[in-house]
Amino acid sequence: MTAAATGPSASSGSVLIADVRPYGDGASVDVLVVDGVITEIGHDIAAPAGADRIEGGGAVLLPGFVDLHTHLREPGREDTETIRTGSAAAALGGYTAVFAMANTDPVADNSTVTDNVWRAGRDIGLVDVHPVGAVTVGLEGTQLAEMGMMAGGVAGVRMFSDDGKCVHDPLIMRRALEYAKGLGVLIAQHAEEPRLTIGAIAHEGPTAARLGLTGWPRAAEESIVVRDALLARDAGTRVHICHASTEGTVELLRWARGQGIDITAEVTPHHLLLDDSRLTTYDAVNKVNPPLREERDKAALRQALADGIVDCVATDHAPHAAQEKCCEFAQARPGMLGLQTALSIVVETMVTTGLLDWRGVARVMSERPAEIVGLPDQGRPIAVGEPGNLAVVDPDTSWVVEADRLASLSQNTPYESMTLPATVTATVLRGVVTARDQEVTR
Ligand SMILES: NC(=O)N[C@@H](CC(=O)O)C(=O)O
Ligand SMILES: [Zn+2]
Ligand SMILES: [Zn+2]
Repeated sequence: MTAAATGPSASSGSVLIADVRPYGDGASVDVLVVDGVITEIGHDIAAPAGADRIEGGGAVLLPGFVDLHTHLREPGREDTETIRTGSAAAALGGYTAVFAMANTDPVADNSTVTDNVWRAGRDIGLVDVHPVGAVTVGLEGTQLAEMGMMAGGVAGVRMFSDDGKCVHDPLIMRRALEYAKGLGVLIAQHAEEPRLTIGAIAHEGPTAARLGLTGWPRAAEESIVVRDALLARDAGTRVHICHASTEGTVELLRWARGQGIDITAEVTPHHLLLDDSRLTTYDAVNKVNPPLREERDKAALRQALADGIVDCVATDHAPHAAQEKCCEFAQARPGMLGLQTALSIVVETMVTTGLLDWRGVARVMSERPAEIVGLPDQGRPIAVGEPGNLAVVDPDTSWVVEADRLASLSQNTPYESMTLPATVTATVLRGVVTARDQEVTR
């Protein structure tokens, strides 16, 4: 196995996680991780000398979460997030692996950038940071980036995306899919037909019309989803859809799957919880791409996630500086924080509503994302012999979101002052405790 296949961080540790319920099922057990691997699950396990210890208190034990869509802003915008602060937010949110998007400055369109991001993540050691490579040079949509060089580098890049922008030229997208097939890597598409979103800042519908905001139609997303499904079909390869946001996208995914097309999709926590009724304040904290949609889109996305038509949850954690958010709605940057609130939003929208049980949460937050991108050591069963990448979740607590207490350098959370259910009380990466009681350990 390559270094990347076993995760960026070389270090592994030993920890006894006492009194937890794997997947929330049955009675409490103890789980022992030795040198990064689960060696024993049972009752009254004695911790070996030197092992760390976590008191679970009957909490739910899940495989560590995997985020296919994070913006860490380094290199280039270290005033808004760094690999260190973003890694801390990830660990505190229960994540053991994150995929850092390529829309940095400079763009991650070459192996110098992707390898540097990977090394920085490994040295920090709070979460496996997997850089996403750009599909096209400079995210400009005209010339394919050196995907092979990035895949072959120390980072072993396995996912490529121009996220922030759509690979809108169908011929470029077709070639990207063909190259990706040869390399065995994944293309993730930010589905937005740019001719349909010129000047668009809010979901096209009655709310935007009333507020005087230029609308972003559902068709801008859906036309690219269906086009790329057809391109993936013809290339005989897979395409992944970033931040699915409409009822129509759900229908198209269902149709494509029915045709045997290899297409996967993610949904963000904010598209599961929020809708465009939030825009009446004109507070740009609610501005995001794709925009917050309507009640029926939210309902369709929740059902699709429960049914597996939408595969997984991805945060699209998108930090922005105060001056980029506290300004006129049209001028503000799109995007919102997500890493530290994701689990709670999934509990609020999917678990308390009865749409998912804890096994389902493990599936959409950990197992499916790891499978989609082909990470061998994440999203694994909680069983002896498996890697000790784990999240401990207290389902019976609630907490109030306060932006200035989040680990991110930026504060653009739409959930400020909201009371959310469930807390991540500890996160374990290859047996090393990375977060405990809302603090990172390194
Ligand atoms: N989601 C957003 O609104 N913004 C993202 C880019 C993106 O995910 O499209 C960002 O980089 O800020
Ligand atoms: Zn995007
Ligand atoms: Zn994004």
